[in-house]
Amino acid sequence: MDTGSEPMGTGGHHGSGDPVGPALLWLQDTVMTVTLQACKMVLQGALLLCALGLLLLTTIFLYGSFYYSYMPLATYSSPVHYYCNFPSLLLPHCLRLSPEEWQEPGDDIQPALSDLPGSGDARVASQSGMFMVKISCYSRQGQPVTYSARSTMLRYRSGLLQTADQRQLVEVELFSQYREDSYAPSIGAIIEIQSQRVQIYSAQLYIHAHFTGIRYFLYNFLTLSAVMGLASIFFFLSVLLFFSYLRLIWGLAGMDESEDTEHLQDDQDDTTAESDEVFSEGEDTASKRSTMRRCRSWRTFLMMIQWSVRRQSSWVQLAGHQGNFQLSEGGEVLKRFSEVEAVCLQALMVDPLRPFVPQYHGSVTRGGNSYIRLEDLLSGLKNPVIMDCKMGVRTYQEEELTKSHTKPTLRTDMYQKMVKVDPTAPTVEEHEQRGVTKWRYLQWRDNTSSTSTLGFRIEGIMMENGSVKRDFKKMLTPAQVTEALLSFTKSHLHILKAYHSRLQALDEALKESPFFKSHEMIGSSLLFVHDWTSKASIWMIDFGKTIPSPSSVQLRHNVPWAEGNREDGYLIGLAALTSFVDQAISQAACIQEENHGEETDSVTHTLQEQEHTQTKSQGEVAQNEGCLHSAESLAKSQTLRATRNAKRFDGFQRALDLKNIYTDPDLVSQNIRAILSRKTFMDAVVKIIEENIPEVIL
Ligand SMILES: O=P(O)(O)O[C@H]1[C@H](O)[C@@H](OP(=O)(O)O)[C@H](OP(=O)(O)O)[C@@H](OP(=O)(O)O)[C@H]1O
Ligand SMILES: Nc1ncnc2c1ncn2[C@@H]1O[C@H](COP(=O)(O)OP(=O)(O)O)[C@@H](O)[C@H]1O
Repeated sequence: MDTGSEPMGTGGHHGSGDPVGPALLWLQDTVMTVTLQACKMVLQGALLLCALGLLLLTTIFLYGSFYYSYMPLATYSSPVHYYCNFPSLLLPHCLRLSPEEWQEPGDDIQPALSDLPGSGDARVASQSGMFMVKISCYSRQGQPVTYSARSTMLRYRSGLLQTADQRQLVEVELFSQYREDSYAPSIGAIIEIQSQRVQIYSAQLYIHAHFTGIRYFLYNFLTLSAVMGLASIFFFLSVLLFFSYLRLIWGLAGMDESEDTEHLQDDQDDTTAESDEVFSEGEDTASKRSTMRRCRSWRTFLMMIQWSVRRQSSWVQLAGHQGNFQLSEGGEVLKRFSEVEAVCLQALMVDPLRPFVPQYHGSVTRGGNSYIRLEDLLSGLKNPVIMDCKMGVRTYQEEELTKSHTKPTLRTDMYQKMVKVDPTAPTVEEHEQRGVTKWRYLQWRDNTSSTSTLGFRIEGIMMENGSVKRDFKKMLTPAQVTEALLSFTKSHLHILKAYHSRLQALDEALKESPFFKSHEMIGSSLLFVHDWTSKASIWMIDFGKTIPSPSSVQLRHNVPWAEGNREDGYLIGLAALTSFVDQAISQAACIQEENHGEETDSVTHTLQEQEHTQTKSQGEVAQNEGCLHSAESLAKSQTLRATRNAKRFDGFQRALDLKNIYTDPDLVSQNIRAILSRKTFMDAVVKIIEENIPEVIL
C-alpha cells in the first residue's frame, strides 16, 4: 500500500538553512534515544539475570530434593547387641532395624557382619577353627522371612607375639544378594555365632545397597547425572515460564481449538490452494483437516512469538472503546465489527482517500465475535509516537439529538465521567437524576474541549517511551494546541513539516473524494504516527459514526453545524490543525534559531556572526527576521503579562522580581513560558520595563 507518508529529515536543512542546528538536534535525539535504549537494555538485562538466577536456584532446589528423597543411603551400619546362650557359648545377637532403613524397595542389598572377636591369645585362635555365622530375618509379625548361614575362621597368630595386639576383625558376607519381598518386609534379624570358643568384643552390621536402573546411574555417575538432571529441569521450567509469559501478554485463552477451526474456515480461500498443493488426491477430508490444523498450530505458535515481539515494541490503543481491538498476524489489527464502519472502509478502498486509510481486509470471526481486519498502522515502527485527533465540530449524530428529545435515556456512566472532569457541569436536575443523555454528554465534551471552536480535539498522545497522556479534555485554546504539537514532535522541524505536507495532501484528496462529499463524518479521527528513524504519517481512522448524508443535502464540511444541515465541520478542523502545525513549525524554527544563536554567541565573536549573516541568502535573512519578529512579539506579549503581574513589582524598592518566572504558577496556567535565558526574551523584558515601568531602574 502506498503510505503516502513524508520522509523525515530532509537532508538536515531546516528553517535556518544551517545544518548545525538540525545536526545538533539529531545528535541530541540520537544520544537521548541511545541512552534510553541503554537504560532499557540494562533494566531488561538485570531482570533477565534475576529471572535466570531464580530459575537456577529453583532448579538446584528441585534436583536436590529429588536426589535426597529418591536416593537411599548406599551403606548403612548398625551396632549389634548380643548375648551369650550359656553353656553352649552360642552367641545369638539381636538387632532391630526399621524396614525403610533396612532397604529401599526394588534394590538388592548385601548385609555383612563385621565381628571383632576378642581372642586374647593365639591359643584361642588356633583352637576355635572354623565357625558358622547365621542370620535369620524376621517380619513385623515375628515370622521368619529368610535366613542365611556362612562359615568363617580366625587367622592364626603366633604365640611369640606376646605383646602385640591380638584382636582380629572378621568380615562375613551374610547375603551376597538380598531382595526384599515388599509384602513381608524384614524389620530385624537375629545373628548367631555358632562357636563355643570365639570371644566377641563387639559387632557391627553393614548393609550395602546394590543400585539398579536410575539409582545405579545417579550413584555411579554423580556429576554427569547431576548436569543432565539440572539441565532438563532448567529447560522444563524455562519452557513453562515462556508459555506463561506468552499467555500473560496476549491472553492465549482466546486462541483455543475452536478459534483455530474458525481461523481455518476464515482463511479457507487462502488455504485452498495451499491444501491442493500439499495433499494428494486420495486423502480424505478429515485427515486433510487434521493435518492442516497441525500445520496451523505451528504457524500460530510462530506467529505468537512474532506478535509478542511486535506487541511489546509498539502497539497501543490510544483512544476509543477499550477491549475493541485484538492484534492479528501479518501486521493487522482486528477491530470489533461494525456494519457502518465496514461499509465505509469498503467504499474507501476504491476512493481517492485510500492512501490515507488503513488497508481493509474484510472481516473475521474470533471466539464468537466478528471483527474487521485493518492494517496495523504501527507495524514496523520502532518506539512510535502517536496522537489521536478527533475531527469535526461535533461528535454526536443528529439522531442522538433527536433521540434525546423523543425518548431520552439517562446514562449514569456518562454522568459520572462528567462529574469527574467538572463536578459543576451537570445541572441540578441531572445531579438529582444522577444521569445525563448521551447527546448531552457528547455535546458537553465538545464544548469543553476544542471540538466546537476549533473543529478538532486531541484525544491522546503516546510518546516514544510508551507514556500515554489522555488528559486533554479541557484543552481549548490555540496556544495549548500548539504547545501540545510542539511537545508531541519535540519541536522537530522535519517531523512537523512532514505532518504539514501530509495534511495538505489529505486536504487535496478530500476535495477529490466522492466518499467525503457524500458522507457525514462524525467522531472520525486522524492518527498522527512517527518514529525517530522512519516516517511521519497521518491516517484517517474510526468510521463507526460515518454515515451517508441524505441525498437532499449537499455537504460542504467547512461551515458551522446547525440542526438539520448535517454539517460535520471536518474541513474546519483540518484547516485549523494545518494552521497550528504551521505555527508550531514557526515556533520550532525560532527555537532552533535561538538555540543556534546562543551557541554561536558563546563560541564566536559578533563580527564573525555578522559576516555569517551577510553570507546568508536574501530569503533566509527575511525568514530569520520574520522569526525574530514573531518570537519577539510573542516574548513581548508574554513577558508583558508576566511583568505586569503586580506581585512581582516591589514599588518600595523600585525593583522587579523575575525569580522563578519560568515556573510561576500563574503564568504556567496561562501557558506562558518565560525563558529568560533566551536573548529575545531578555531583550523584550528590558524593552517592556523601559516602556512600561520606567521607575524600575535595572
Ligand atoms: O471519549 P469519552 O468521553 O469517553 O466518550 C465516548 C466517546 O464519545 C465515544 O465516541 P468515539 O467512539 O468516537 O470515541 C462514544 O462512543 P460511540 O461511538 O458509541 O458514540 C462513547 O459512547 P458510548 O459508547 O455510548 O459509551 C462515549 O462514552
Ligand atoms: N489501524 C490501526 N492501526 C493501529 N492502531 C489503530 C488502528 N486503528 C485504531 N488504532 C488505535 O486504536 C485507537 C482507537 O481507535 P478507534 O477506531 O477510534 O476506536 P473506537 O471506534 O473504539 O473509538 C486509536 O486511537 C489508535 O490508537
